[in-house]
Amino acid sequence: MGIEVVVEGLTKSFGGQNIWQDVTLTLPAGEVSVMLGPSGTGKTVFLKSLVGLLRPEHGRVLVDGVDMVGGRERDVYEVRKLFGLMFQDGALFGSMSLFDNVAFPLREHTRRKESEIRRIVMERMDMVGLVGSEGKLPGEISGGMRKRAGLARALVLDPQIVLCDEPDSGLDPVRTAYLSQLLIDLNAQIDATMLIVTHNLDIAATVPDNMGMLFLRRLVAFGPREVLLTSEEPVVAQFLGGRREGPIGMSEEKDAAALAREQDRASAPRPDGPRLLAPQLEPSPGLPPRQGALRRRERVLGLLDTLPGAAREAVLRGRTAPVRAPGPDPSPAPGHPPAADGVRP
Ligand SMILES: Nc1ncnc2c1ncn2[C@@H]1O[C@H](COP(=O)(O)OP(=O)(O)OP(=O)(O)O)[C@@H](O)[C@H]1O
Repeated sequence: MGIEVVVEGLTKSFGGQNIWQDVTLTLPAGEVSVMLGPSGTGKTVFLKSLVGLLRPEHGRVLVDGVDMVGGRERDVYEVRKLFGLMFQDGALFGSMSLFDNVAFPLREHTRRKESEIRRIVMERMDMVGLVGSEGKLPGEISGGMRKRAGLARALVLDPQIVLCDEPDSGLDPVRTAYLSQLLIDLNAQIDATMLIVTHNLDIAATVPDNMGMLFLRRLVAFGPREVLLTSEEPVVAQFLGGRREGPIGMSEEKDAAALAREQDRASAPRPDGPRLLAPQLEPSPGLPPRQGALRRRERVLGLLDTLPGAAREAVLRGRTAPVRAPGPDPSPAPGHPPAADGVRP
């Protein structure tokens, strides 16, 4: 089972530039979380801080009893092996075959025999649907295949925590829909704690158990998906609605005059009406139920009294109207509609 990641009061700056401050959240064990935020708000910096590749100046990141910020280098190095990292471009070595790319962490960090390495690599290639392409070079395959190869490589060391940085960047909507399903399927199979950084609203609406958002140097929100998806917080609602109206401007924050002009127009009816929750994806047929989703159900029911009214209703309703924002159907499994809450009965 994945392990939880506890972030407490994290603050990171580069020189005089503060990226974010006092970020506190917990990634629950084995659950899938998404971090949203406009470009440049420090999402990648956050991922790198979790794994100890960047060291924030304040706060702690506790993983398996080790503080990835202030812990001893040796301990941080050991705990880093619990992580699987998938970077935006797949970060593959261009001169190596997909097989060698995926095998790389095993050859680098373990003393396994080649026969064993082959078995593990082919298993992971199978999980991401790349069997048959293992001899190809990264330059010979599509962007979507490179992403999946990057994901296979992130999985070879049996990670308990998987961090994915914009796994959808550069993918068309159909490939993104397949990727969403793949992320849920992987979670069902390996029960790892997952954090996905994305701008993609379909992924945000259908994949995670929990969502967070960074904006203007702070964590605006983090919690169960129902909380953010029903949030009236202007920044969250604007971002999830994909609208120009709201506090987020082209270069991060709108000036006061622009906001005031918008508020004058605010009496006009909103084009998108009330927001309803899209159903969360469930694992493809034949896969086990997600243990993280089962644990989450208990956890969120325990939190019910602390949730805002709309989120509480959404949790209790469980099955909300299957209304989605315009876009492709994210479920690639024909004839197999997803459960509303991602949890099998
Ligand atoms: N090593 C570094 N040294 C100095 N500044 C950095 C470094 N890494 C990131 N930054 C700065 O931190 C800020 C946040 O960058 P980051 O890549 O985390 O944003 P992001 O939210 O992931 O953006 P996007 O959604 O566009 O990928 C940027 O202003 C960037 O220039």
